[in-house]
Amino acid sequence: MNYKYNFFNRLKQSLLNTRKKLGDNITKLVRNKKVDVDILNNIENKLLVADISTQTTQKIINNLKNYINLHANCNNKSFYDTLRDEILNILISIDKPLLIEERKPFIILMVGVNGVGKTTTIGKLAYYYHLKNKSVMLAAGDTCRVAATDQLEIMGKRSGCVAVIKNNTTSDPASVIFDAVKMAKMKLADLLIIDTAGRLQNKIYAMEELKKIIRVIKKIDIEAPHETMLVLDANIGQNSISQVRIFNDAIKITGLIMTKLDGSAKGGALLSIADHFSIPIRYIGIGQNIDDFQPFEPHNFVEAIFKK
Ligand SMILES: Nc1nc2c(ncn2[C@@H]2O[C@H](COP(=O)(O)OP(=O)(O)OP(=O)(O)O)[C@@H](O)[C@H]2O)c(=O)[nH]1
Repeated sequence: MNYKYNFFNRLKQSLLNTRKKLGDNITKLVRNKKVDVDILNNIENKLLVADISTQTTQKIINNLKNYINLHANCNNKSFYDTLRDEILNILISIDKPLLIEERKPFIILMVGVNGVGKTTTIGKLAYYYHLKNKSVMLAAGDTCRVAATDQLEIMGKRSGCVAVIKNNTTSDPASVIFDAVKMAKMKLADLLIIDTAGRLQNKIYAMEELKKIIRVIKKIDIEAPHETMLVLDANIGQNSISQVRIFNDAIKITGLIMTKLDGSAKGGALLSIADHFSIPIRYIGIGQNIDDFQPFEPHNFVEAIFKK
């Protein structure tokens, strides 16, 4: 079996709706229309309709305008390649894979609002590193939702984790997390992934709680968390920009995961996030199964959406 081929084909299949809304519309337009200033208005509309922010759309259009000015009579193919490269370059700027070997235990604090797929993603992430022979521990830091700990335990079992640290006698997440960090250090785990509650509706309180959690982690390891990872749901499209801003302003996000790209037609929002923030997009979620998860790879992403 050709692993690389399968990997890409799964990605392509998952991005089908984004491809239809963003890639195919633009490809059709650029292949069939004369390259002139007029085509730029059409491209601009297609980008905006595909949930790409005004700022990012404007940046792409301005660069294409410069290209047309410098290359009068350019053909459709070279113009299309330029457009594709513009998009690719935005994504390459945030292409920084996560290296967990740098610390032991490497501590990832997972944050995000309710329902984005945080717990499922923790399971996927744990399984991904389990397959790489890493010992992974989880911390049940979402003490708000009664079922959250149970859900995390199920995920822990499914993903081959060595332990899920919980404490049913306290509702203080910082206390559970403090114990988990101590335990992960003692057991020499390679990776500790910490779940947290996501209640953006109670924004100030939620952010203060996350700040407290970080302070408590730092009592044990001043450099931790080594990654503060925000999970985003592709279905909310451009609204994820405000989620990134709120979390990043409060606790400085160091990595992003976009889930539910399968089925969503709003995968183009990832481009806006890459353009607005220079925060690496580490992984993407492309389904409900534990292995529906891939490191984010700009070349594959663009190739899955835009025909060559
Ligand atoms: N299609 C699809 N569904 C996903 C993906 N990731 C998560 N889900 C689904 O999204 C739903 C919510 O996932 P959870 O992991 O419970 O979300 P959560 O963010 O932990 O929710 P809270 O614990 O309430 O904060 C579940 O039905 C998951 O199966 C994905 O990449 N694709």
